[in-house]
Amino acid sequence: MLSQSCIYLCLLLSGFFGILVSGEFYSSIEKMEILGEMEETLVEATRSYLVQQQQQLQLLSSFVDHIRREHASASEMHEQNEEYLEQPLQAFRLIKRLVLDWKDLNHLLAMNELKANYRNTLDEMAKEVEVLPNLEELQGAIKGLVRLQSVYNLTASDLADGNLNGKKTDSALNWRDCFEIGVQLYEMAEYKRALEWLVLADKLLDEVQGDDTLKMATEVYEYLALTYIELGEKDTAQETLTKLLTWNSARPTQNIQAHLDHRMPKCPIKKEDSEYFSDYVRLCQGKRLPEIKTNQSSPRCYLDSNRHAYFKLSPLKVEQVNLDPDINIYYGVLNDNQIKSILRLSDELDSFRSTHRKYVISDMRISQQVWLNYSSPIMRTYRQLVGAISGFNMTNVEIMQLANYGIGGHYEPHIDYMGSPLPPYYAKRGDRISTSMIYLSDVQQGGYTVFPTQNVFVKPVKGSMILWYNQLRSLNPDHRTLHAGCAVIEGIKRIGNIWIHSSYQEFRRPCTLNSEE
Ligand SMILES: O=C(O)CCC(=O)C(=O)O
Ligand SMILES: [Fe+2]
Repeated sequence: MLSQSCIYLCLLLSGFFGILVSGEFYSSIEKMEILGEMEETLVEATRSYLVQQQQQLQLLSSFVDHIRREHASASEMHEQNEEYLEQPLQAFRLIKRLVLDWKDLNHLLAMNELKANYRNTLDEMAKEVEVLPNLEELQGAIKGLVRLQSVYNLTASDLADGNLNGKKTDSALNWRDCFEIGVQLYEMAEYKRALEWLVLADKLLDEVQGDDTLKMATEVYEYLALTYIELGEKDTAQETLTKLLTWNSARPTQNIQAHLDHRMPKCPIKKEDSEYFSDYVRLCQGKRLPEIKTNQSSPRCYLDSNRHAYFKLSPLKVEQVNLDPDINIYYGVLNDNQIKSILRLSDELDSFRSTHRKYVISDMRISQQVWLNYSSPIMRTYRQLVGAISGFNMTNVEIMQLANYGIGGHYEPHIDYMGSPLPPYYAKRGDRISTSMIYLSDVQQGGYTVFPTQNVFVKPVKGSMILWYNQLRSLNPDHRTLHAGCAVIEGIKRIGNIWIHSSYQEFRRPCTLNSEE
């Protein structure tokens, strides 16, 4: 039941949330921008088609008026004088009308041509975008909205009013948008959320004036009733149905019956129940967890010019955000021009949806990514810098993974090490001993990196790099490094990961006599 306004909503979300384009749109702001441009072309082509059609109709109407007038006066004359058409001038005029004037009609009927041109424009546009957004895309975008709701405690009306995290933005959703969101959430078996959006749609519909409001309300109430049924709220479902029947005695029951006949039990995924969820969302909101003793009483910041000769003249700005496990932020590692060069290189590559563990695409990680090798001067410079900062041998580092998160994009709590058994690729190079992650953009709102078991949240600052060890000195995995990238509320978050492996590091980070360390 993908209605036209449903497609419209998908495009509308582009304003909310980025040439040969293919693949997923909602996980990438850049691709959403292309959809936005596509919509503009669509509007422009349709508007110009409409204007041309109107002009043609106007011409046709004045043409027919003119002929009608001539014909009427000829008929009148003919009634008065039977020999009228025998007069050569009048005969000439009638023949002229039929031979020449009516010929103009062919020209005026170029409307079909206009239609064909319009269709061509649409076809061309569809060709540019290999795959147009589909229902899955729409549901992906809606899941992004719901994620923002659960991570940042936002109500449906906060989102609909553009009231994101206490900051007002100009996007506002109308009743139909809210209704379509509710319908899709219902289809995804997210009944509680569906209810919230449908109730809001009903409320917004109250403010709408017009003849069709009853028809619209019927649509909303149908879904409201179905949602109450799924939620087991039988009495409210009954009340809603009774109200529906007072408006229209035939339609609702038929529709609802059809739905119920084809109803398959669906199980919504309950992320909220996961062990870390509440700590994770709290940290994402920039709030510390009260109950955990942090390993860093007050953050220590210092300038380090001794770590490497690189930093003699321009000391490294260090912030220790956590001790044991060490989590450090290094500020100003790359400047804006260097970042621009890296992003230019990444723009030349086709991005693809990020995966999680064993190349699985899942809602756990919603971003687009590319991999950048070290064949360019800027990437070699950055690799050297990571080596100088971390003190690690860079022989076996992975190429850089550049990810970009659009609105609602995130990476749920996970660990970066592989653990045993190591996949073949890691056999010689060892596991990921350390993660270095550089922020390649600021983020207007949201998008923090958080460590739920360590009570740590880090706000992305363009050019700063965060570094931690995924393994203990014994090379056993360090479970405390569970971390996440919180959903982006506003803006684009770009990061660059370089994972350093454990081979060649025995003198760089020697083990102690205790395997627990
Ligand atoms: O985006 C973030 O803040 C974290 C990203 C991350 O953990 C990863 O890419 O492995
Ligand atoms: Fe990670």
